[in-house]
Amino acid sequence: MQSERFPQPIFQDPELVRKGAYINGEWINSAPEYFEVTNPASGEVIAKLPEQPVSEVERAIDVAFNAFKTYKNTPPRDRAKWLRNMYNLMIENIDDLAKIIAWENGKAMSDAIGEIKYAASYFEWYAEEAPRLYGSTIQPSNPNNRVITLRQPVGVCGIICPWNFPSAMITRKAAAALAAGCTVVIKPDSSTPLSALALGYLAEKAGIPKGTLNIVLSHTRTPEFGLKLCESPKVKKITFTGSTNVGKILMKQSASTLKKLSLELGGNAPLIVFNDADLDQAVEQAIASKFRGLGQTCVCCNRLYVHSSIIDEFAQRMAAEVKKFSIGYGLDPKNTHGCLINDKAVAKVEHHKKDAIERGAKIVVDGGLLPDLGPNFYAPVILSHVPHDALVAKEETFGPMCPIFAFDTLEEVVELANDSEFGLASYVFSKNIDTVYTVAEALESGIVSANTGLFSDCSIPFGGVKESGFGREGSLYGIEDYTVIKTINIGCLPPRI
Ligand SMILES: NC(=O)c1ccc[n+]([C@@H]2O[C@H](COP(=O)([O-])OP(=O)(O)OC[C@H]3O[C@@H](n4cnc5c(N)ncnc54)[C@H](O)[C@@H]3O)[C@@H](O)[C@H]2O)c1
Ligand SMILES: O=CCCC(=O)O
Repeated sequence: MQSERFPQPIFQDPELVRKGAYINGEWINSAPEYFEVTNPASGEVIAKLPEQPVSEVERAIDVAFNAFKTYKNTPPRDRAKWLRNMYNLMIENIDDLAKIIAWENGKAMSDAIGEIKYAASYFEWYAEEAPRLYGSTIQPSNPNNRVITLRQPVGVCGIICPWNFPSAMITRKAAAALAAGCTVVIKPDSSTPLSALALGYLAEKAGIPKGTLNIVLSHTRTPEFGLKLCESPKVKKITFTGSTNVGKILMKQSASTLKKLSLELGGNAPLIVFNDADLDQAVEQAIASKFRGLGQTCVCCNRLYVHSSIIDEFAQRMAAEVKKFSIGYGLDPKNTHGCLINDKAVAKVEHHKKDAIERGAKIVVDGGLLPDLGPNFYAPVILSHVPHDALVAKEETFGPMCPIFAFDTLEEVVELANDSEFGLASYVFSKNIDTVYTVAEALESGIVSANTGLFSDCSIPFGGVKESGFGREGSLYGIEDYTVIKTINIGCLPPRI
């Protein structure tokens, strides 16, 4: 199960590596069939987990439904305590949890440690928000009536997550849901389920009541699991992070029960550099945005628009920076960047690279496959003067290709940036506040980041517009998505004295 080049991690607490689903506080390690989890760096099998039948999702939904009857009435201070315990436990086990991510996802340890801090911060944040769910009082037209509103937990939530942040995409949803008083059924990605299961193990230790947080497992039956979660009348909300295509399927499937939905979908983030930007800063931040997780984040800049007067210098400086990368096994802490998740991810980068070059893009750094390291290792590609009809202008690459397009005017670049069906994140670099503000207002995206390539934080509202989805995670707004407003009207009161 391990090789010398890709050694298995050594854990301080090996119990964190679970080998089963987690339903009603019990671990289900056996099933008629199993699926394999592989290390993307080596292709070696690192775990065999139960390929659960759909009946187990039904059971998990029933368990969460019953648990909701009592969990919804738990004092918010108790929920805050359990969430705070989760935060503390994640930080206590940060090295082990990060190793699990690097092992199953392939990202570098520095990124994995960053992810665990980020993932844990949602528990800390929502521990603080749990006691702060406020309603309102309203003056109705009828003077004999009084109206108050309550924010109540929506009910059982189905949580479906991708592989690129195997811990943080779960905690961003689960922490808010649990804080509001909802119970959850989590379906992690089958490439990276070990991080989710480690959270189940910590939830037990944190004292989160049985049946409140459940994790189901499947590789081949994922669409059936999704269908069951969407169609079950006992599930009141689906919260999904992943591609726009799958988001649309889940939305259609949820129509029969009119479920509340949060969809955090694909992006195609533009990053705009004006000629009055601080170039050192713009390069440093563009590198941080583009190559975080080797380009596999939904907010990585995918299209870089650089003013034509500085495009060549910018491209050369970007090239100098990527040459400093150390690409290799994620678990080796000396490496700054790991590998891509699988061969499909590699093929997509190759396809976008070939397409842009065939259409006339200039090669600045050729990059490409690194077969000596392993099948999914890929060195950064930098292309400049990319034509605006290249595929990458329309589609998310989700990998280490950095295409740089030239522009001349503010109006032109805003039009180019907005010419996309996606609208998750955008970036603007300029030292002129008028430019920054005008462009930030005009960009069609849920998040605009000015003069920095990294903005993710539990305190900010995270989410998109257009086909990047809807709903906001994190921040003061994130918990609202797991609640419904109830209006209580008290009528026929005697006249006021
Ligand atoms: N907006 C955000 O916050 C955000 C965050 C991370 C990733 N993403 C997006 O996710 C995509 C990359 O992730 P991916 O390739 O794994 O996306 P994906 O949509 O293929 O898969 C996401 C998850 O959905 C599951 N899934 C697939 N088909 C399903 C179905 N019919 N029913 C239920 N579940 C199903 C997958 O197994 C996976 O766990 C990119 O487009 C990226 O931009 C968005
Ligand atoms: O990949 C999407 C999530 C990235 C983030 O939360 O910063």
